[in-house]
Amino acid sequence: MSTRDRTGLTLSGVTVRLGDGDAVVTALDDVSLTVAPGELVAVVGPSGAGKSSLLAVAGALTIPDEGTVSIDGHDIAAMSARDRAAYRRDHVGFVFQTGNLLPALTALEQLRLVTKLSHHRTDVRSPARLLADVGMAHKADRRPHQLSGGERQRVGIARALVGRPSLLLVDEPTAALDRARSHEVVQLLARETKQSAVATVMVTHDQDVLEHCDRVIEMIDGRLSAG
Ligand SMILES: Nc1ncnc2c1ncn2[C@@H]1O[C@H](COP(=O)(O)OP(=O)(O)OP(=O)(O)O)[C@@H](O)[C@H]1O
Repeated sequence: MSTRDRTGLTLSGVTVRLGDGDAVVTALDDVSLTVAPGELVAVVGPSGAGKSSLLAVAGALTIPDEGTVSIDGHDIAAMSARDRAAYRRDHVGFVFQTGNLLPALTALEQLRLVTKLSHHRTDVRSPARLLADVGMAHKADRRPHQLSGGERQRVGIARALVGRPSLLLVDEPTAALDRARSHEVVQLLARETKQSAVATVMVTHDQDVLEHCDRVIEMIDGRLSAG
């Protein structure tokens, strides 16, 4: 899909219940949210408010009990489990707290692995060029243990963008970083969000980095409010 045809992420009246029997918890309670292509939205809120559940449902890892989730107009609940997994692989990028890189692979190999897994596609980004875009070309041959926390995050962000995702979901990207590195990593996310026309949702506890985001929303008890 051309980036011009993207419409981003839409959650409409989404409710997610977890657990069973007497222990059912309403993790998301009638949540509606739109994130446009090129927009970086931060999600803040206390522990247990439903932030991880929001990422899981937005990224088609779970389907809602009520309401709809669509990515570029595709309703994820209407897909078979197999199609949903393929859709996730091709259209959603994930960035985790500490990069989640594979220890045995160099920075460049982490990105090349994605191109191998996406061999059915001709439109993926060049790993070497993308690594240069995130300022890591000079460390392409390093393995994760030879990189700093900030550098690992840069590689993790680049890896998430190889497949030109429509949606980028980011979980506490600065949890392991000092203040200066945190700003750099979120600035990079903001820049790539714009340049790649990706709809980005970032869960964070880090008040310092909110200035780089287009919008901040707060979750409390499974509900959203403007932060
Ligand atoms: N598998 C599960 N079964 C039952 N309840 C669950 C399950 N996973 C999470 N919950 C509950 O759902 C609610 C939302 O949890 P969630 O992990 O989405 O919150 P969070 O905002 O991401 O928290 P944190 O900031 O601590 O990561 C919480 O009350 C939590 O205890």
